[in-house]
Amino acid sequence: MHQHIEKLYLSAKKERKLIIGLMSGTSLDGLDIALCEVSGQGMNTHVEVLKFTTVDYDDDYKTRVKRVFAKRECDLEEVTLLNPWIGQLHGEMVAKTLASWGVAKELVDVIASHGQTIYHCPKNQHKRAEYGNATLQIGDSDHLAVTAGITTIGDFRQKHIAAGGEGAPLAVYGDYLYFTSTSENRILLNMGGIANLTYLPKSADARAVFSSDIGPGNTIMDAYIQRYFAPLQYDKDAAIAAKGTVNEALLAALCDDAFFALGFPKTTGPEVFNLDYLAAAQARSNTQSLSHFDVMTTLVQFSGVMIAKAINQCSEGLTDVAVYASGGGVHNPLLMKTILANCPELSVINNTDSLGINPDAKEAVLFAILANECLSGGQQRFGNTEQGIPDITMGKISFAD
Ligand SMILES: Nc1ncnc2c1ncn2[C@@H]1O[C@H](COP(=O)(O)OP(=O)(O)OP(=O)(O)O)[C@@H](O)[C@H]1O
Ligand SMILES: CC(=O)N[C@H]1[C@@H]2OC[C@@H](O2)[C@@H](O)[C@@H]1O[C@H](C)C(=O)O
Repeated sequence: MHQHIEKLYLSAKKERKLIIGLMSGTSLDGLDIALCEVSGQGMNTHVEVLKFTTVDYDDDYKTRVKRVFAKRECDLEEVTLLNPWIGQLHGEMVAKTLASWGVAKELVDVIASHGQTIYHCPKNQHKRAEYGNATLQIGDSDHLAVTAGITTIGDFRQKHIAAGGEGAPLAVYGDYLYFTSTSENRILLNMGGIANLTYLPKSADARAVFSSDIGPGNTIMDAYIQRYFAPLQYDKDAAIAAKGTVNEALLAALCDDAFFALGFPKTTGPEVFNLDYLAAAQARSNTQSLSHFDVMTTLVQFSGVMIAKAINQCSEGLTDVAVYASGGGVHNPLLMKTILANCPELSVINNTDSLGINPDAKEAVLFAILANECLSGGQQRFGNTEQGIPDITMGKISFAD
C-alpha cells in the first residue's frame, strides 16, 4: 500500500482527527482557518474548534483576484496563473498560522480547502440549454498540499453538480450533522457576500431538510463602499448606512428580479448581484441622483427584507423555530435589526456562538466536517436530490509529495 494511502487509512479510522477547515468566500476579505478536532461521523459528529483566525488578504491579492472574479470576460492566462498561485498562498498562510499556534504539521490529519470561487453559473443564470450547472473554484489543492506539507481535500463542489445539485449551498451537509436538534426547528442563516439558509426540522428527518441561497448578504454593499468610500472595504457597523434613509422606489426595483421569483433551492453570486445590478435598478426607478448614504441604507434594507422573507417562507406554519446566524453580516447592527423587524414571528435572532461555533468560523468548520465525511462517513442519506441535496461524498484528495 502506498504510504499516503496507509496514513490516510489510519486517519480515517481514528476516533479523533485534527482537521484544518479553510474558507475563502465571495467577500474576498481573507482566508478563514479553523483548526478543528473532529470525532465521530454522520449524526455522531462532534467538533471542537481549537483555534480560529482569519488571515486578511492584502490589496495585491484582492486586485489580482478581482481581475477575474465574477467576470464573464477576463484574461485566461490570468486565471491559469492564479490557480496555482492561490493554492500556494493558502498553503503558506496555513503553514505560518500553524507555526504561530505552535502546532506541528505532522499532527494535522488533513486540510479541507474550499478554494476561491471565481465564477458560479447555475442553469437558472446562464440559461443555455446545452449546458448544466457549473461553478469554478481555483487555488488548486495539489499546490496547497505541497506548500503546507499536509494532505489536502479540496474542490468539494464539482461532485455536488455531477450528482444533480448546483454546487451550493454545501453548508447543509454539515449543518444537518452538527446543528440538528430534536427540541426545536432550526434555521441556520449565513450572511457573507451572499446569504443562504438551511432549514433543520426537529423531526431530524433528512428528507425534510432543505437549503438555499437567498440573494445578497453584503456583496453589493461592499462593492459600493469600495467604489465610493475607498479605501474602506465595507461599512463597518453600518456607520454609513445609518446616516441615510430608505428609498422605497429603489428598494422595489432591487427586489424585482426573476431570481427572487424562483422557488427554493437556488443559488447565486456576485455574477448577478453587483454594481451593474444596482445601476439597472436605479435606472428603472429613476433614483440615480440619490446620496451615497441613502443608497447604502436602501441596500441594507434590500438584503434584510429578502433574508427576512426567506426566513418567513421557511418557518410558515411552524410555531417553534429558532434562527442562528453566522457570517460577517452578524456584525452589521442595521442588517440584523432590519431582518428582525421583518420577521414578526421571531423575537430574537441568535448567532451560532450559542451552539458552540464562532459565527465567523462556521463555514470553515463546515468544510472540516465535509472532509471528515469524505474520510470516515459517507453513510448519511438525505434522499432528496430534487431539493439540491444529493447523497454524495465530496472532495478530491491531494497528497503532499
Ligand atoms: N463590523 C462589521 N460591520 C458591518 N459589516 C461587517 C462587519 N464585519 C464583517 N462585515 C461584513 O461581512 C463581510 C465578510 O463576511 P464573510 O467573511 O462571512 O463573507 P464570505 O465568507 O467571504 O462570503 P460568502 O459566505 O458569501 O462566501 C464583510 O465583507 C462585511 O461586509
Ligand atoms: C459557489 C460559491 O462559492 N457559493 C458560496 C457563496 O457564499 C455563500 C453562498 O454563496 C453559498 O452558496 C456558497 O458557500 C457556502 C459555504 C455553501 O456552499 O454553503
